[in-house]
Amino acid sequence: MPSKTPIEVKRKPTAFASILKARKKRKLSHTRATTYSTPDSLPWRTASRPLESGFDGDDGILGLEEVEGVEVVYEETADGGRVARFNVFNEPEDIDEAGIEEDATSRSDAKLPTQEPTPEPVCEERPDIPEEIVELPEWSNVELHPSLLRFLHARHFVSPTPIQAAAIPFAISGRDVIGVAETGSGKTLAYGLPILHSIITEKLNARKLETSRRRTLRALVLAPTRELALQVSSHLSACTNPLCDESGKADGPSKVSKSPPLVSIAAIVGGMSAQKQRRILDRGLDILVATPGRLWDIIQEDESLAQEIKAIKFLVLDEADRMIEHGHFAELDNILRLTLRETQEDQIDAQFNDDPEAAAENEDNQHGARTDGMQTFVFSATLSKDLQRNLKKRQKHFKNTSRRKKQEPASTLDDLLMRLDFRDSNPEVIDLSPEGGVVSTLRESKIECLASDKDVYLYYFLLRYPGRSLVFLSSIDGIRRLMPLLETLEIKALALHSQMEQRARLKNLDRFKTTPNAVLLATDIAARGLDIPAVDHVIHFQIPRTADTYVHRNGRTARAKMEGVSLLLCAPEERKVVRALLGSLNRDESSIPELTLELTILDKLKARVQLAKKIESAHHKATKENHDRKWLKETADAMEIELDEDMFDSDAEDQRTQNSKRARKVQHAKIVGLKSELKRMLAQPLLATGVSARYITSGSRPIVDDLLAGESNAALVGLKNIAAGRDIDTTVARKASRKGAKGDSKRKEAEYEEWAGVSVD
Ligand SMILES: Nc1ncnc2c1ncn2[C@@H]1O[C@H](COP(=O)(O)OP(=O)(O)OP(=O)(O)O)[C@@H](O)[C@H]1O
Repeated sequence: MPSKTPIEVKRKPTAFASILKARKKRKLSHTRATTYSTPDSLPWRTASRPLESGFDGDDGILGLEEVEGVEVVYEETADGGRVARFNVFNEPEDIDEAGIEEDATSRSDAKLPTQEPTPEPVCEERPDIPEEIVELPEWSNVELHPSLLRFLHARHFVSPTPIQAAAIPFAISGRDVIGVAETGSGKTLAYGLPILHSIITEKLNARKLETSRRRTLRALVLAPTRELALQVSSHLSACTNPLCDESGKADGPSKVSKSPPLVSIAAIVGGMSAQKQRRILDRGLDILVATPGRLWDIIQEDESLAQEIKAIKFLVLDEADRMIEHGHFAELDNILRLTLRETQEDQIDAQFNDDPEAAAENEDNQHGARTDGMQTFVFSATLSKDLQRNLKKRQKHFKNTSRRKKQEPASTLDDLLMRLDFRDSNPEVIDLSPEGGVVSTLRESKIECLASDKDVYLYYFLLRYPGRSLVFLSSIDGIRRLMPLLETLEIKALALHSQMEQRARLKNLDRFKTTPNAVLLATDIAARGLDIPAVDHVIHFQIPRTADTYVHRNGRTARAKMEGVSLLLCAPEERKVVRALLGSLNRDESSIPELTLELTILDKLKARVQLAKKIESAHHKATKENHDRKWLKETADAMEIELDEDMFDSDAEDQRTQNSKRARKVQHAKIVGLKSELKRMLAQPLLATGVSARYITSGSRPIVDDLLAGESNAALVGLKNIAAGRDIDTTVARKASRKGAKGDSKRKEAEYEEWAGVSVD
């Protein structure tokens, strides 16, 4: 258990000070307090916080909690030690009587261990529920609660995106929806708005009847990665507080409502305190966004959560196709089993089991009708057509609950989704995915190069096209190699991969979002769903393993109709895979045009990269030797192993130490020399062909005009600062059919022989 004391708690100091003042005034005695022996048993409750995602400014904290009116008393123990006891003054009416203005956050819906939970606030008390109806004519076909319309208005979402326009009416009318639409097309709100609409409407209508004081879980959203789950949670939270932007920041001072949210949403993900997450769950939520692994861990120890999930009204699988990768399959399967229910439809099905024709007829009659309360939404940018067709015509045997429950665990995505307990006999399948998986505002490009040259081309691209660049690698080792290399070349890059601590992951993501021209080196944990504003470039440094990953990686740029560029660095040995993955998108290699390169500059960059690599390998060697030496010593000490005789011979030991010191000095001097050489090199301007180093007005490429107009590239003299998209010659790209691919691949085979590469041995 963490050694948490009230002093460490992030809370409003004024509230505590007020309570102390009130306590003094009323002379409350300690006998009116409840005593707790551990900090964890204190009545923690959610604090009004600027942020729920942990992306921004809160160091990755999932949610802030506070505790009020706590006095720490130290008691002497028999053995002369001290233990802390916590006295909690739990008589809010006393404080009210004392004339202290009640902090709205203190009227939390927290389930206090010693108190009956307090009722949820009614809407009249809430300043963030709009009274005026905003005008959003483009949304008029979609029935949404005014508070949600106000959010859309505040965010300037003047019209629904196509998937929202298509999916929301079905979802609001109670249908199950399978939504497939391009990356960055607003799928989160396509399922989020109907859920929020339903919860808000239900709460406001039923508030007088509401007797239960603890929130009941209404919706469960499952997402494949922690970052995505946190993002979805903060995106949905922002909808219920239109005065906040998505990062949770207020749009002006003191505009954030201090009252508890009408809809309480939280993310439960791995890598963060499970204890804290359990506390959040204990208090009760309306919407739970979770990754399957952590959620299943908690469910196993928490039967009441399992029961709550059995009774949810909405189940969402966001990026379902990714969730089965990375070993989450079993957990997902287990969680989904909790949502299987004996429905009226099942009962009717069971009656028709012996008569398939009658069963089919019954199904037709039930078109679109739900027979119990849960709606299921499955959304992704990539769900195969086959799967969509199968989902629509699920086989009969999947629909019988008793048999489903006995089934072996699912083994494929199709299998898993086929088991989903759509209550709707005919879920609405909406497929708006673009042909070939390419978003209209995305410009794809490629560079065919030797694997050993990829560093140089990446370096070239980053210098040539400043902007926010997300570089995808398939391996963490690749990131670990590339990070210091880029740093040596004075390009500051950030990393994101699964072996990093969650806090560091969120921090880097946040820095990437807020720093102009930032470079993020990421594995495919960043490929899905992440909505990072204004990513200009996606670079596939290592090729994606599947077509879906290619589509989702590309989807981190060109979102919400913004422009974006993707670059595929393809080595000869990777072409087969690229061909196959494009083939599965019904495209061929020639559909991705080549990026036009400034070859003269490339040669100069090659020299820099080589030198940086030398420095890195010298560094690596020195660090490794150091590490090995330390390790040997520490291990021997720890294991109480007696090392070789001459290890104890002090003369020999001295000699060895002298030698290795000398070797280290030599190595260090070498590194210093190489570094200063690189520094000189980096200081030299990189001139494009035709640029005169002496006279900016002469040469075959005078650069004065560009300089005056502020249009020249800062790193590459003589080149304009243009968007990468302008160097992609789309006229040579053909969206060729598979037929055309054959002739084209022959041509490419011939070209293959000519690839000289740029590497220098
Ligand atoms: N109606 C709208 N008008 C304008 N922007 C919108 C609208 N709805 C959502 N957005 C914005 O579009 C961006 C992309 O939305 P979202 O992350 O939901 O996309 P997605 O389809 O889920 O993408 P992916 O497939 O990559 O997960 C977000 O920044 C979101 O705020």
